[in-house]
Amino acid sequence: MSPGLPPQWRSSAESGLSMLADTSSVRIPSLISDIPGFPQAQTTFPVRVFKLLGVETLIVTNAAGSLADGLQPGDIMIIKDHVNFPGMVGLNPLCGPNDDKFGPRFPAMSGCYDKGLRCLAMEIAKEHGVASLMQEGVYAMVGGPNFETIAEARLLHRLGVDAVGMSTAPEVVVATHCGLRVFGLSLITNKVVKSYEDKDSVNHEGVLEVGRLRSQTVQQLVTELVSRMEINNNNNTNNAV
Ligand SMILES: O=P(O)(O)O[C@H]1O[C@H](CO)[C@@H](O)[C@H]1O
Ligand SMILES: Nc1nc2[nH]cnc2c(=O)[nH]1
Repeated sequence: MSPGLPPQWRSSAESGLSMLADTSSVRIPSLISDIPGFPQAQTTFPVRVFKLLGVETLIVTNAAGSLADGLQPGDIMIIKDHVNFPGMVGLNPLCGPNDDKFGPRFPAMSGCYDKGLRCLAMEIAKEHGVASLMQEGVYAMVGGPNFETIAEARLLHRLGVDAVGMSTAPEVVVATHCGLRVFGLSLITNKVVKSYEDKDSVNHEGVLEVGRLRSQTVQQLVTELVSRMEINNNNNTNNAV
């Protein structure tokens, strides 16, 4: 159950879930914290383990739908910033008691995607002749697991979102909280349908197909980035280890 769920909702939600669990053999997802499939505590736990192991930089990748006219399926968006929609309504992995060993109660998130690494990635893309596939943009995480309605797509577009997906932000929030440097890429797998006249529709198989198509390019970019990025560039504003 989400640590952010108000106590007055928690007991009824929990008793509802246990009633369901009694009468069904299917796995019952937590109503709130499974976004879209795993609890945020579970998806972000490795980030703190990385920190404790001395990791300095977190590289995240995802598949995302594009809202920006200039981003086509197969393009690769360097994440400049994110909008954490679940986080903004309290479904945030940092909810609950703060562990000061990792970072402060109220951590800043401005500049959470490292500028130096973004520039280096673009340089590498140029050298590899794939710069035309790449541009920077803003990623938004939504709860999913359904894809967007047209009204939702239009709303996100108006809000300045370039690409939308259902992951990544929680891990980046936890990494930034504990002072890890972050770099992120979104592989654009589809255009998000924004027009009622448009007969196209997104499906997960199509998302996977574009993933397979671009996997080698993304691997090359990340491999080169890892081999060239400066080490010891950690934002060690806390005393986690
Ligand atoms: O964010 P990742 O896991 O890359 O995948 C994205 O693509 C899947 C939908 O096709 C969703 O899981 C969405 O979040
Ligand atoms: N929410 C969302 N997630 C995605 N993951 C890949 N494509 C999409 C999309 O269009 N919308």
